[in-house]
Amino acid sequence: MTDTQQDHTATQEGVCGQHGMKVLDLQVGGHRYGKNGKKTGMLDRGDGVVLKALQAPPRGTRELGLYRSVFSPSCTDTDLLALRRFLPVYYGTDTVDGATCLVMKNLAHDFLCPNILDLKMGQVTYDPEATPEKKEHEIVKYPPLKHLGFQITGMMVIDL
Ligand SMILES: Nc1ncnc2c1ncn2[C@@H]1O[C@H](COP(=O)(O)OP(=O)(O)OP(=O)(O)O)[C@@H](O)[C@H]1O
Ligand SMILES: O=P(O)(O)O[C@@H]1[C@H](O)[C@H](O)[C@@H](OP(=O)(O)O)[C@H](OP(=O)(O)O)[C@H]1O
Repeated sequence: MTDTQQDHTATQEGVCGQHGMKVLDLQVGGHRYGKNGKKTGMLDRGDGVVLKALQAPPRGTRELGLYRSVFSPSCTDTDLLALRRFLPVYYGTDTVDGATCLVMKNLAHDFLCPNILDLKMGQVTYDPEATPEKKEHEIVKYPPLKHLGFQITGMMVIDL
């Protein structure tokens, strides 16, 4: 996969022409593709691969930069190499409906009943350059974060 692939289309109903792209249904948190008309969030290619439509800069570009660095064949940074096994395998980028997407392994694909946790690590959940409104929005959402250092944003447990 390269960084310049053909343009696919997807809708919230799950249409994507010949590629069968759908909005990821097993998503427990984060940006939902198509919500409020926005093209950010997770798409399911249906073959064990998901696409994450990037957020606007700087957040999306920063995330893309991290995946590119960690999975670069020429990466020699020991910290990044150590991180590699904790991230979904990154295959490159693709374009869906004009939005740049990370292409990566669907971590739930090999499981019949996956239990999924979405956890934010750290004492703040906003960027240094976030607006005062964004900072306030995030702080009031879960004040104990400042002391706990983590926040559960969503989870799914299947009780068999
Ligand atoms: N590689 C993956 N395989 C399977 N599911 C995934 C994968 N990446 C993300 N998800 C699902 O999508 C959700 C959102 O992912 P993620 O937290 O990366 O998105 P986000 O929109 O950046 O969220 P936030 O803005 O809260 O950080 C996760 O909670 C998980 O359910
Ligand atoms: O769960 P909610 O209440 O919908 O709140 C959203 C959630 O906290 C997302 O994680 C966050 O994205 P980031 O983690 O990328 O900041 C998003 O910020 P945004 O609206 O600024 O994108 C919030 O709106």
